[in-house]
Amino acid sequence: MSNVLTVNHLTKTFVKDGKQIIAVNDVSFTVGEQEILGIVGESGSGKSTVASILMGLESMDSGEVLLETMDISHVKGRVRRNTYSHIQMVFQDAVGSFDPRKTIGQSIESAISKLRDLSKEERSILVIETLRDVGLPATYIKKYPHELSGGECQRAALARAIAVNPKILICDEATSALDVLVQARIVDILLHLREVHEMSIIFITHDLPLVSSLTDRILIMNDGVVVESGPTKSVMTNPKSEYTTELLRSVI
Ligand SMILES: Nc1ncnc2c1ncn2[C@@H]1O[C@H](COP(=O)(O)OP(=O)(O)OP(=O)(O)O)[C@@H](O)[C@H]1O
Repeated sequence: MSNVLTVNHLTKTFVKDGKQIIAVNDVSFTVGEQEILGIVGESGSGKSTVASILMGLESMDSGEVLLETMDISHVKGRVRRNTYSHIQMVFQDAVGSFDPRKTIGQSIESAISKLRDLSKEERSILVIETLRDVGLPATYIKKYPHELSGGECQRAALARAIAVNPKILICDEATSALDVLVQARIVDILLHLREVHEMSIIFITHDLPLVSSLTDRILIMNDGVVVESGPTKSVMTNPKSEYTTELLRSVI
């Protein structure tokens, strides 16, 4: 399996109230084709900072990010924006990620028109297809974000992300605000999307039981450092680090 993403020795420091915080400390990992990687850790462990760097929303102090073989560590401007057709992200606050003045259909269409060279008709068809892929009926193109439930809105955000046909989808606490049944539905949708769109997924969460049902491999982070990584089953059943053992004990 070749790697879609390679992250080498990523480090990021912030200064907060005059104090230095090493949010991400020498983090390395890879994501293979159609692989689902879970990044797990408590609040403040550096998960979202890793995601922000991958999306180009934060700069890194040092390290390297390769998208397949392309080094995107320091690209900016138009070249960086072009990478959005390869890496997409969905956040916890799905409603807030939509423009409230646009319908769901308009928002998805606008994401497609920025990143794919398709005719208006092709875009319209794609909007309906992607909504169907996430289990929403075509009638939702006319709805506004506030008219959707939290779970439906997260599905619409997934539709918008996959409509640009990314190689990698980053889900940052994307299911954290949803109840358990809706979370399970989103997990099913992600597994379906991985197959249909041949995507790799980075699933960021503090919810250890949830990753076990979804991911192939996990990375456990604590205080900016990767304390353990490996196939999900072996990390869950035979953790090597004391921190992972504690984390597992806390959810039993
Ligand atoms: N823009 C920023 N300025 C200053 N400090 C920051 C900034 N962003 C993150 N941090 C700090 O970096 C550390 C890692 O934060 P990060 O948000 O990456 O953790 P996280 O694991 O994603 O947490 P959560 O699950 O709560 O989102 C924290 O101590 C946080 O306060």
